[in-house]
Amino acid sequence: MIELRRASIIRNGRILLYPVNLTLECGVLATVTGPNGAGKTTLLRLMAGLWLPSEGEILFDGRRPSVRHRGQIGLVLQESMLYGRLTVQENLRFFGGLYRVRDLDDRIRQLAKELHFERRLGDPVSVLSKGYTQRVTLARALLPKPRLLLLDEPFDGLDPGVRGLVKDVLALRVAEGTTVVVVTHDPELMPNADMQILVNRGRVTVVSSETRASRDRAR
Ligand SMILES: Nc1ncnc2c1ncn2[C@@H]1O[C@H](COP(=O)(O)OP(=O)(O)OP(=O)(O)O)[C@@H](O)[C@H]1O
Repeated sequence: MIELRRASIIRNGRILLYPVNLTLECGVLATVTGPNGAGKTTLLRLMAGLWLPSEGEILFDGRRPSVRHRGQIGLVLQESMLYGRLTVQENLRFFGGLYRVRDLDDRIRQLAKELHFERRLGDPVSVLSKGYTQRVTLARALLPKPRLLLLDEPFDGLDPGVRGLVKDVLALRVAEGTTVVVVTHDPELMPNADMQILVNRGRVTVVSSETRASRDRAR
């Protein structure tokens, strides 16, 4: 689904990410861990196509990323990228419109129900707690039904109940074939991950990998 071939990121002469080879198939759940400043968010930006590789290349379905891929990649960074003055519904309509999501209002209602924020659709985003803002941000990324979902610390600041809800939502997407990559300080939160990606001082190591098929066999 996504393949990094000796892809690196260099900024102002500094190597933020050393050349990395990495392949993620459809329906894979991967965690990304490492100390602060290691390059985890940089790796997400690279996978999202936000930053082009300085060297090497990145391929989606065997092709260079293009505008066509935008709706296929959902990205949740630590900043929400929502408009504080607009209501939750207005925000989701705006982003859904950008991706030409079909039956947009139905889709918004569906996601609001799934992520338990139906009652907050009419509230401005600026009055939402962190937990609600995180869920709306996740809904924004899920609107176009992305095939690759990239999340930077999606459990940060969530109480255990909401954390469980978000985990369930992600598990469902993986089961449906979405490739999900989660940056987290606490990989224990995702014990079912197929792959653990460790980043340290810009160097990426895949510390464990298991195909879904072999996991299914073990059940
Ligand atoms: N736009 C940028 N230009 C130049 N350097 C950057 C830029 N963004 C981040 N960096 C640097 O790249 C390195 C990796 O940053 P990154 O945000 O990827 O780390 P991280 O592992 O996600 O950290 P954290 O756990 O604190 O979020 C850091 O040294 C950071 O200062």
